[in-house]
Amino acid sequence: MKFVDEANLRVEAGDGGHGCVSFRREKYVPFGGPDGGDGGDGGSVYLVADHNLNTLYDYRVNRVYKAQRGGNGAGKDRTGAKGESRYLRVPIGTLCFSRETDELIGDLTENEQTVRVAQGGYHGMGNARFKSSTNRAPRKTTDGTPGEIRELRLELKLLADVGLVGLPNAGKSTLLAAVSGARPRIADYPFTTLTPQVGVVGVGPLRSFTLVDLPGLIEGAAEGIGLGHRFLRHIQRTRLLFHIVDLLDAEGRDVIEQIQTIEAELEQFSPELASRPRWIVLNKTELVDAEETAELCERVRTTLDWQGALYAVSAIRPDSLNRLLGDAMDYLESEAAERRAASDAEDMDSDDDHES
Ligand SMILES: Nc1nc2c(ncn2[C@@H]2O[C@H](COP(=O)(O)OP(=O)(O)OP(=O)(O)O)[C@@H](O)[C@H]2O)c(=O)[nH]1
Repeated sequence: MKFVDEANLRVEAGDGGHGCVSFRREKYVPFGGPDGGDGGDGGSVYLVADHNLNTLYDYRVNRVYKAQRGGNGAGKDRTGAKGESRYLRVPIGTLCFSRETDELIGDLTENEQTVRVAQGGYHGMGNARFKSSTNRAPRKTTDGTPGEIRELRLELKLLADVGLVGLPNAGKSTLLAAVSGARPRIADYPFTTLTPQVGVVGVGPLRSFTLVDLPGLIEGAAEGIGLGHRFLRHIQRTRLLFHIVDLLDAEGRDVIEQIQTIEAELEQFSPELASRPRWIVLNKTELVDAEETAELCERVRTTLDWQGALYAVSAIRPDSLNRLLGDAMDYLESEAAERRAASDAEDMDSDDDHES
């Protein structure tokens, strides 16, 4: 199905059902009391995150989603039926905004997380409710309130632990396919990846992380040239980037020049993204001898003053990827532990504030 990462839609919750005017009619009881029942509540509209989805395509096709109205009350104290709510399933990583105010209504980051986006109307009351010692035959009822109607914008920002960036043809799809169950299209011409792909990388028993591959970035991508810029948002929520570099670029670009191109694109798109932890991964090492690879690594370190992590791999030789993946897993686990410790410390600080 087509990858769609933005959609506008309208959601309409159901109105509440009205209260009913009715009086008891029984044989031999001339003045039966009021027995008009309440209406039912209107159904609400919810978004539900679903890990089996990866596109907002459906919301481009269908743009209006309504929940059911509550039933009206009836005689003999019968309450109207509740309107059925509507549950709209969206991929994990979907953000929901109001189109009227731009307010963020929900950020669905976990499977089955549910956010109400339009509240159903409240039921009206039947005349049986208004009986009192002074008025034994009230004709008063109330109407149900209208269901909420909202114009929404959905934006999908895929959630993955690690993002792959690099020039077209660097070998990102090959790497993703080699380490995960994802089956991206691979070919030796640029831009075979047209949409982001997410794969799960298993590192030993019970340890795994997710990896997202974007279409290749080219110079000017951050300004809207080529395809890459449209997809940069999908690495905004990753925790670590692998910058994949082709050792033997088909266009004859030097490794340093290739790295600088991507670094400049990231910086221009978002300084925040450019400051994200980033590991340089030189790919296709089996095409050159070990000495040449070592020399290239040295040049990256000295020419670019690169202090960060640097790997040399061959995406078509899975064994060569083990160290990279193991290190990434360790990094993600310790970063998560640090984050937990920091947020625990913050919680304790705020508890102290309460006590003082
Ligand atoms: N020899 C060799 N070829 C590789 C290696 N990794 C990828 N390739 C080849 O390089 C070409 C491009 O690989 P892809 O994985 O499609 O590159 P990509 O970075 O995903 O490219 P885009 O989809 O354009 O972003 C393909 O012909 C791959 O077979 C490698 O480690 N060694």
